[in-house]
Amino acid sequence: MADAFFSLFTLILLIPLALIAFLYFIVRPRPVKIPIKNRHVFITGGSSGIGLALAHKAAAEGARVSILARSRNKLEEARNAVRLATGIDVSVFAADVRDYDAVKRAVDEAGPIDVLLLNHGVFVALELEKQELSEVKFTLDVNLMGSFNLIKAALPAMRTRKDPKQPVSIALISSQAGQVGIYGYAAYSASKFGLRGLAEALQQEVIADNIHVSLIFPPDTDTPGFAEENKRKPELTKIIASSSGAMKPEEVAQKAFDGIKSGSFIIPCNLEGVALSLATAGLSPQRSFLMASVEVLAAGILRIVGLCFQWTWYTSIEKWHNQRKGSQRS
Ligand SMILES: NC(=O)C1=CN([C@@H]2O[C@H](COP(=O)(O)OP(=O)(O)OC[C@H]3O[C@@H](n4cnc5c(N)ncnc54)[C@H](OP(=O)(O)O)[C@@H]3O)[C@@H](O)[C@H]2O)C=CC1
Ligand SMILES: CCCCCCCCCCCCCCCC(=O)[C@@H](N)CO
Repeated sequence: MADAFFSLFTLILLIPLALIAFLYFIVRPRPVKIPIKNRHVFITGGSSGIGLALAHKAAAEGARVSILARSRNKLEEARNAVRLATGIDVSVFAADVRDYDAVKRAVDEAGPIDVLLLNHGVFVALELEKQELSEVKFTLDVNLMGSFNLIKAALPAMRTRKDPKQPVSIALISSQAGQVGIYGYAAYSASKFGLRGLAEALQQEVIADNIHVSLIFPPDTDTPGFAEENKRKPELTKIIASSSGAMKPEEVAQKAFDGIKSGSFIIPCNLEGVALSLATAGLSPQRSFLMASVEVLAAGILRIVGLCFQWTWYTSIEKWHNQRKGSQRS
């Protein structure tokens, strides 16, 4: 009897240990550390919100910083704000990410990039039936095609950089709406899910050149863009998105740089984001054997948690429709 208990106990202990050991040997790509200090960090959408917070953080950490956005005024304001806070001058580039030639000129002028931070993005929360196709196309053009434009423009010089031993990074700001489709975000979610396909494929193509790809998944974040979005956001989008807490742009920037520096492929920003990333681990690369172990051990339970979230979301949707029908009758 005691023997049986003993062997059961060792089995329960041995199986996870064997799993962890196994994952330690197989996780690819291998862990990497990417320094920021004295390196060139190029941030798109760096004149506002999360991008501006990233610029502040990068400057404070001793990087050389370039920011790109459309409005020259906002860029100048951002430059002044960063100078005031850190004493460091960022270079500014006025270009629309949809215009490849303009992007290419900016990137060439800025010089070889060590950390390419693709943060630019547009978002309008609206039911697809109420949204014009031109707005759908605009969302995909800016968020997805804009990212392709930047990567195509910057990658050649990143590949042929002076010191190939120094790892470099391409980091993309997605959204938690790029991990799960959310009511009102048909176009936006499509654009952000698209970034994940791009990132997974690209990582395989550039790993041999010591280039490392990261995807950051923020929840609702208190930015000028978010304030604008809230003016006409569907009630249900607000309800469903509130399943995850809201963050300050500075907190998102901190999480983003922590993740980029440790070479993480998937970078969640809050606790709900960690759960969401575990639940949607899929076939993304995972460099950390510990995180890989958690992903494997938590998979079943997190599928249940995910289904519970879907249950509450569909219940809210049903209630909302019933209320509307009720108010229409009276
Ligand atoms: N705020 C939030 O709740 C969340 C945001 N995100 C993502 O984070 C990123 C930043 O969002 P946030 O800080 O809120 O946005 P903001 O609207 O506050 O800032 C957007 C930035 O992108 C620039 N930009 C927009 N369109 C273009 C374009 N066509 N070409 C070049 N630059 C452009 C803007 O400058 P200009 O207009 O002058 O071009 C601005 O610098 C986005 O990718 C967004 O999807 C993800 C999750 C949550
Ligand atoms: C299995 C565990 C699940 C854990 C909880 C899941 C919570 C999901 C909430 C999704 C929120 C989406 C916010 C989008 C923010 C955004 O991008 C816009 N503000 C536009 O910028």
